Amino acid sequence: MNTPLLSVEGLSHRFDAATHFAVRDASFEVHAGEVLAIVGESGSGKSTLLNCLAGRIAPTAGRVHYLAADGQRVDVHAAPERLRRELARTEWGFVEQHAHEGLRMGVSAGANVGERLMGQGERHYAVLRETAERWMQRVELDTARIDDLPRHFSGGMRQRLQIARNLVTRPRLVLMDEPTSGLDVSVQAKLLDLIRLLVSRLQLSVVIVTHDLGVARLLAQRTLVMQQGRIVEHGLTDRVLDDPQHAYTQLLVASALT
Ligand SMILES: Nc1ncnc2c1ncn2[C@@H]1O[C@H](COP(=O)(O)OP(=O)(O)OP(=O)(O)O)[C@@H](O)[C@H]1O
Repeated sequence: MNTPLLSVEGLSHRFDAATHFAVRDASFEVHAGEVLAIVGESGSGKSTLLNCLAGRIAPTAGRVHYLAADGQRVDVHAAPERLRRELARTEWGFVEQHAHEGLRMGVSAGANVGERLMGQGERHYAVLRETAERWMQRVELDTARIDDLPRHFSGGMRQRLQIARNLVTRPRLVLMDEPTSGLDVSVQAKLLDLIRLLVSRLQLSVVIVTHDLGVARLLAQRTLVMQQGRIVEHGLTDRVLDDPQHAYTQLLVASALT
């Protein structure tokens, strides 16, 4: 098989002063064009693991390697901060659970989308605006609102804008932390459809954290189940959800059914 886009080896993290590990000995790979879901109940370590993958949290132990577009295999946590920032600006996307954390609330919708392009060196105002409009259309936002501030948008609209801001630079790897939770059920369903469409059209590689098994079922080829910081089960999503082997996964599946 090809070299994985992301490989995680023996990753553990314990927060300062915490008595237990938030993530313990996680090892897995993500291949190009693949969607991997990380599921588990609240506090199982999903977000900590995702933040370690993004280089935002330095793990207590273990390594994360990323295969960059230029073929370089980057040790994410040993790499200089400058390189991590550059990757975050160009090759990676991060969709936050709360859109206001992933957007700049004080600048217009169009500027939010254009900013990442500017980070890649695009300076031409007409190109920035036209690209922002195209991406607003793509995520089904009304382009007439291009000059509005995101704080005047609904939760679902903000999340669409955050997705446009992330995808405009065509990242190779997108990390998503519960992108649909906290939204109304009907808004969630439409947003999930949009994410599914974009992931398949753009052939994105995605790691998505969710406590909702339905989200994993809809989007992910493979699913990894976490309990108390450990990966207790890992496999093809249909197999994990239809024929769970670990008692904790069986419990999660049974409670989702009720
Ligand atoms: N900044 C922090 N400082 C100390 N402990 C933390 C910190 N962030 C998370 N934790 C602890 O680490 C463990 C894992 O938390 P984490 O947020 O990764 O879980 P999660 O599965 O993403 O939960 P949720 O779905 O509620 O976000 C929990 O015990 C949590 O209390």
